[in-house]
Amino acid sequence: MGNHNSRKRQQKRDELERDLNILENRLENLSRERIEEITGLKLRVLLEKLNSGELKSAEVLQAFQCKAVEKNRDLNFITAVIKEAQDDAVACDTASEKGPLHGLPVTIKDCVGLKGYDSTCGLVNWIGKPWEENSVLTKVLKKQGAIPFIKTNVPQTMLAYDCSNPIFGATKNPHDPSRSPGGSSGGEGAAVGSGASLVGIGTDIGGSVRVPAACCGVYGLKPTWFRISSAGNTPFYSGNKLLCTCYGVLGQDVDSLAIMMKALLCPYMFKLDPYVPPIPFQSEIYESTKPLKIGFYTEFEDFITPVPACQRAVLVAKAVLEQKGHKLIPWTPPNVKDNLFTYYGRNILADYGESLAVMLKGDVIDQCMQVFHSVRLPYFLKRIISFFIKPFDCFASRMLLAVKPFRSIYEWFNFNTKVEKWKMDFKDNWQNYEMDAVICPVMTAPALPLGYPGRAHASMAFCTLYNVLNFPAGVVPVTKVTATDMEELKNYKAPNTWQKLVKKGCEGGKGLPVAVQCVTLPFQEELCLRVMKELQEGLQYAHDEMEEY
Ligand SMILES: CCCCCCCC/C=C\CCCCCCCC(=O)NCC(=O)O
Repeated sequence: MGNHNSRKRQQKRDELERDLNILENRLENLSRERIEEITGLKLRVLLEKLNSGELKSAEVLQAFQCKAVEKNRDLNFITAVIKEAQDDAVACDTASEKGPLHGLPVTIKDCVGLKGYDSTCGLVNWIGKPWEENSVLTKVLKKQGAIPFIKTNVPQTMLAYDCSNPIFGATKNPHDPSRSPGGSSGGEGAAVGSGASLVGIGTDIGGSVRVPAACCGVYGLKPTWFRISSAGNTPFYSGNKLLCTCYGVLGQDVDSLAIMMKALLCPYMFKLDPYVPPIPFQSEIYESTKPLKIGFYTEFEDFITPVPACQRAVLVAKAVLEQKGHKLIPWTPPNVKDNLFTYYGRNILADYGESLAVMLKGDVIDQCMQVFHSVRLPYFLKRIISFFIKPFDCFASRMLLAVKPFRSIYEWFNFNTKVEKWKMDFKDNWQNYEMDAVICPVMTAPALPLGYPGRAHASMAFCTLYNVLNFPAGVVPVTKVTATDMEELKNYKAPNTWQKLVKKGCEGGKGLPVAVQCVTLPFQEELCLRVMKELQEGLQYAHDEMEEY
């Protein structure tokens, strides 16, 4: 089995190496200036130029391919070169009909179903099983004129916040290659964050769009479940109907996310997947100017506290939004400490990790899957370990018990009922404050060193909350870690193992991007994007100043 696995891995790596070399040899005649000129355009401007014919799709594609090949050498985010992109671009240049994404090169996460290509999700077991048909999302992207040109890397099984696997290795962060780009859409984060792509498709069941967006200093949107179709893609935990993965977008600005959402939410998608609510993009909400009431918080009190830079980012965002004329109020999300461990941990691994075990059977297990070993321990053993570690690390003791097996479907039904009640109580509390949106941290820390995120799950609790609740949430890069943040980090209290790890991981992090999360009620993606857009606009000056770091 071992030899067979390493042969398959090597073959897959050789195949990618060969495709990258072929691509590189074909791309010789575009000048450096031309590549930078094209790839440096804002997505909206690029689309205008493609639409007017000022730029040809074939040349635009070449520019992004060049940049991707070049950046990939250091960052390792490509899992497949999409060969037909070239023909698609040429076809685009002669097409009589032009879609809203006419000629736009896009990157897609490894799990997106693309005819003729594997979605290995970092599993050796899944090598050599090419998709027989394009997924709904791929079909819609193509129909709207987009040109998927590379597939991007993920952590093994995608149930992790790092981005490494035994087939393609580790993807690195474009701001500091010794750090993780975050996961699981880490390949997308690195591609968009390095300028190799203007926009890409990711997925998120526990932060997988938002964590990489924040780590890589780009924008990201995790919509409400099934606002974008997931049909025909890798059936990622699709058996769990209480916590679902969402297809979302990462991009270099908020406008790019809005353009993508508008293009995807079209009658063609609603026809191919009638289970998607047929709600087109509400431009009037995205463009509205009515002053809003926005809640904010910088931590989960007595539970999870971000490092100073991440708390400061929320306060920077608050000040910017106030300047824009909005009313900001402090708000405490209700009953998080009591419920999040169970309602997320027990929920995401409701099968006690059996799906993971099946996926990983006989496979080489990556270091980012460390948590997998502890979640599958017999529960009585977990209770004993939890009891003994409690005096030293109360948090770890509780976390160990978060994933608990269901003894019957009856018990699982009751659990679902409790989660549904919590969701409605949470929503009631939000509405009692008459809030339109909320801003809060994305994680407890900026990008951590490679290998760390697999041991710091609690760091992502600010994201996972909105997966359980199924609220849309976006990420806006707001600031960078300053010398003062680093000084204040010395006073950051780290009473447990994972916080100690996070504190250590922050060392040497001056200049890393720090983002905030913007959240709205379900199916209010347009309002979420509006808040994100205003934040981005208000921060423009601050971003210019940041160039100094
Ligand atoms: C305070 C809350 C912490 C609860 C911790 C529970 C125990 C953790 C057990 C398992 C880890 C699950 C990791 C989930 C990573 C999800 C990343 C993601 O969104 N992937 C899905 C996707 O790509 O669609």
